[in-house]
Amino acid sequence: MAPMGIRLSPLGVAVFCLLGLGVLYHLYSGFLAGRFSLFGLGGEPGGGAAGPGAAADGGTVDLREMLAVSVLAAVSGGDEVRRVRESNVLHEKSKGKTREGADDKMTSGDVLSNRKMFYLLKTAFPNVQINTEEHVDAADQEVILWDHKIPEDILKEIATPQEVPAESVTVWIDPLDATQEYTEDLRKYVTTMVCVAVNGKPMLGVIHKPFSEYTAWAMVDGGSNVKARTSYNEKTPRIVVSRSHSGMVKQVALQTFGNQTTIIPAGGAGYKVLALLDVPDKSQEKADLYIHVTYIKKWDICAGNAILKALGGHMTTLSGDEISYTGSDGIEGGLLASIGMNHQALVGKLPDLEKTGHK
Ligand SMILES: Nc1ncnc2c1ncn2[C@@H]1O[C@H](COP(=O)(O)O)[C@@H](OP(=O)(O)O)[C@H]1O
Ligand SMILES: [Mg+2]
Repeated sequence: MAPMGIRLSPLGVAVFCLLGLGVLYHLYSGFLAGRFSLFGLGGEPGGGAAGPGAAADGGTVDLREMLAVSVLAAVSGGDEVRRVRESNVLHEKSKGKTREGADDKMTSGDVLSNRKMFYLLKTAFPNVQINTEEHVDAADQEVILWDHKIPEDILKEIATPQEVPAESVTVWIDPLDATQEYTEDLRKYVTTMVCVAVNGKPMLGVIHKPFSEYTAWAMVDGGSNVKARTSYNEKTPRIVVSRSHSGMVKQVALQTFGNQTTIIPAGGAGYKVLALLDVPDKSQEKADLYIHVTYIKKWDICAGNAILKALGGHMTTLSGDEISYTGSDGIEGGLLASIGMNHQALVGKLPDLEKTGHK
């Protein structure tokens, strides 16, 4: 018997409890669905090494299909980059400072390209880890479907599917390389890039130039649509270096290769890798080596590393160490990129930056 003479019927209590549970379920199911859909799109949205990674039971992915989608993503991102530049409304901002005190810039071109590239890849390959340079706004999701067509030039070079476990894959997206130069309207330096690493090793890379609509791609042990030049000057190389994050690179280059060496300052890590290759684009300068001495991020260099490796070249730290494209998003040891040369001999010539204070 309840107080004040009110009798509680067991049936009434059961109905009341069921109703309460129903209300709770309704409230929480929406919340949980939201959380799970976010996980499906690569976990925590946002720049940097985003998300909890691929599910352990994510099955396999075909690298040839990943290459097709990567090319599509780089071209679609590039369309955004071009559209924003041509509108002249860049909404330029600083994300902060680099370690050396330069502005780390971002524009609408970076953000819109990032969104296109991320969602194209994430929708096609929901189980792989994707790291993008810019923040992805989860409230502004976009489902961009891939039509499952592999372009003829890829099919011609890579005859069979190349399956790997989804959990072994890390994708790196640079939605706009050479943002500094983009803001200065130096269009030739600008690229969009996608890289796919397997167990940390760069396997396929795409570098796209949106303003000349040129795209280079390559897959290690697969094929490519670009090749090395026939010869390189190893003795007095033309060296392409950063124009806006140079550090002491000129001193290092001249000290190593002598005063006869030509230094070519240029924007963008993608542009500088293309400078080492046989690229038909008229706006592209040519160089024999690419050296960088300051800190740099993996989305800036992974695609170039994969392409050079696929063509028999090398990209390592200045001490000759291979770069692993998992985990942290930056590398400390500088960069040396070469093709058609004895890379280890070049490493041997370079000074130890820690000792000489050239870092
Ligand atoms: N010291 C540094 N710290 C952070 N990012 C750097 C850097 N040096 C180069 N980068 C980034 O690497 C890319 C190529 O640099 P550079 O043109 O100077 O050679 C640029 O990428 P984004 O334009 O994608 O930001 C640039 O911001
Ligand atoms: Mg960028």
